[in-house]
Amino acid sequence: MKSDGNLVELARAGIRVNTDWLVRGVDMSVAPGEIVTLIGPNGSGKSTTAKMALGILSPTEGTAHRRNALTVGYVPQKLSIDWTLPLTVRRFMRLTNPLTADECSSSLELTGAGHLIDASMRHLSGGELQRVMLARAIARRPDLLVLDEPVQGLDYGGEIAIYELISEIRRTHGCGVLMISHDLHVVMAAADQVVCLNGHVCCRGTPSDVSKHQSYQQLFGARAGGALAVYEHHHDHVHLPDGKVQHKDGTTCHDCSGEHHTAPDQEASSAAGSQNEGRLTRVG
Ligand SMILES: Nc1ncnc2c1ncn2[C@@H]1O[C@H](COP(=O)(O)OP(=O)(O)OP(=O)(O)O)[C@@H](O)[C@H]1O
Repeated sequence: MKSDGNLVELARAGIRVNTDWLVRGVDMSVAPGEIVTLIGPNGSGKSTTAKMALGILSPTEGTAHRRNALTVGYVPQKLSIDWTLPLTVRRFMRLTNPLTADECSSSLELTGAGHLIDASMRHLSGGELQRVMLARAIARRPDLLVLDEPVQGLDYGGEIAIYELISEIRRTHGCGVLMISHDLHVVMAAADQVVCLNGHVCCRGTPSDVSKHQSYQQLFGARAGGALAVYEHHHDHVHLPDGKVQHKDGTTCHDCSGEHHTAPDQEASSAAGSQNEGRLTRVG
């Protein structure tokens, strides 16, 4: 099967258990530096598709091809941890990963969780846990990052912060990202491609294309309508080391979050800790 430089490629891939097809006929690929998002309702086959991409499940029909010597970072939907046991973030990072102290702390720093290194896993908030899990997945510099519901349990601001972080990791590491969600609000965050599943591929394309697609609108009904906002990532300003903000036009401000120089028709987000600006654009 051809790979065309893709990290992973599924072709007409499907999984059958006994007589039931869990998902069928999936064509999908992730290239280096690309973010592909799988969306669909509960039970539509998103995790099953991701597991075929990861090689955890072999397709019953069709093919799943991964690039030779591909390294993968995986954040599963559920952690199988005994939460009654005391476990620090530092130990969790190294449980199945032979990480150096540097690898451990630098990846936690990158996800904004450096200060949590000695915290107890069971006391982390939802957003902190997601940042620690992301740090663990990126610690070995994977070629492909697979994230199953990376924003589960987070509030709206927390979702945007995590999506922005994922965009930043893709930009700095150049890895491909396969992301799964059944959330519709900012799920298309920075995705290059969206694949909409419901036991098969209903529709696919750029976030804007998919949000206008008839199958997508039928699948998600009223939720797919005007309330949908596609999160777009822009690099409009830079936070200088002295705390000033330098805008795209070169002007600098003292006390500004970077939001007030955006076009008036754009709604600026306030994702915490970001070097860049994200904004929400209504579509459809
Ligand atoms: N090993 C299995 N044996 C039988 N059925 C399975 C198995 N694994 C998954 N399924 C079924 O396959 C379907 C797809 O499951 P999958 O976990 O891929 O869905 P999903 O889109 O990720 O759902 P969710 O959004 O709820 O996480 C579901 O109906 C599920 O019950």
